[in-house]
Amino acid sequence: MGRFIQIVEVGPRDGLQNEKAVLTPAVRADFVRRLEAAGAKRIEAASFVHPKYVPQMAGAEEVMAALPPAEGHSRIGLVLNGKGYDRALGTAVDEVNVAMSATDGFGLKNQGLNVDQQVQMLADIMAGRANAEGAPGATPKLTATLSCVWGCPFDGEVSVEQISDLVARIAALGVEEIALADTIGVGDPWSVTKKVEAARKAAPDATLRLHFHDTRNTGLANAYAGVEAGIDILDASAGGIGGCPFAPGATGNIATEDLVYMLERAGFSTGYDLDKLIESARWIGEQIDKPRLSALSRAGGWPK
Ligand SMILES: CC(C)(COP(=O)([O-])OP(=O)([O-])OC[C@H]1O[C@@H](n2cnc3c(N)ncnc32)[C@H](O)[C@@H]1OP(=O)([O-])[O-])[C@@H](O)C(=O)NCCC(=O)NCCSC(=O)C[C@@](C)(O)CC(=O)[O-]
Repeated sequence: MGRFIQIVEVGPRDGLQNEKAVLTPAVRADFVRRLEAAGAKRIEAASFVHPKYVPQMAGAEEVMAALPPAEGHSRIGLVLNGKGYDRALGTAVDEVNVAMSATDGFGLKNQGLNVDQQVQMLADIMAGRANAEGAPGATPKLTATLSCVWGCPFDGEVSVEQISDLVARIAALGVEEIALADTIGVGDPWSVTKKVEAARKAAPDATLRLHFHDTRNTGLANAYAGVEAGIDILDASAGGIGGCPFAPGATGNIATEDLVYMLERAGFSTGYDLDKLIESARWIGEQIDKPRLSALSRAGGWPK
């Protein structure tokens, strides 16, 4: 078996948060179960944000209640502030993912916090976890995702130094896994290599994960560069759906099925069943009235 690349499925969260169609918690939980049947082991299942800002993610607690804990499966809740973190802890989430921004511009638009305020928010969460350590269920795994690593829709270019500095600050708070996100899909494979190397130097003990939006058709090439740079964990979204309502012009994530196809064809292993995954991607496309979104949903897998 080739090198294992873990794919964190973000379709039920990033995928659906920017869609016109607002799906019920029951349908979103069904999507999670279908993806798990296709091989997904880590899934961003819910987002504990304010339903006034993102109605597509309303009822995060109901999504989680419809997903009883399952051995070998990790359901992730996205949080953007302390209140979201507390809400997530009230459910059966296996992990929380704290969203942060590399820039003040996006941070303020997305969560009402500039970079320093976000670091303080994360520090408060980490301090609360340290106090709760040992209490059952009080400290699910915590990761952080840093948005706008390759550019910001409000502040423009983001330098390698900005990323090194922030990654070091996040890691110093004790976060063990940090995702670097290309929120608006402006990265290129060479800058992926540079920023991954810089982040690794800044936080040598942290695990790095990558999250690419495919707005300018560089998503899979960026994923390739990440894997070549030694990254073993990538986010992706079934059907390539996704985008952030607070990042103008951002489109979907790289499609999980396109990524699985590319990796498995090259000899890596991902743990997914490609046919079932394509089926799930086509299914979610029908739910949001956008059938056959990704290249693989249109072409099918390996010709039979
Ligand atoms: C972050 C907040 C909630 C701050 O929202 P806020 O309005 O600044 O919060 P506040 O602290 O001023 O509180 C105002 C009211 O909201 C309530 N409140 C406060 N927090 C919560 C909460 N968590 N859930 C439910 N209610 C909440 C709070 O209790 C209060 O209620 P009141 O006292 O007036 O009745 C808001 O700005 C928000 O919901 N933003 C949504 C942003 C979002 O979902 N963005 C997309 C996800 S991030 C992303 O897509 C990027 C990523 C991760 O994919 C990676 C990438 O590609 O870059």
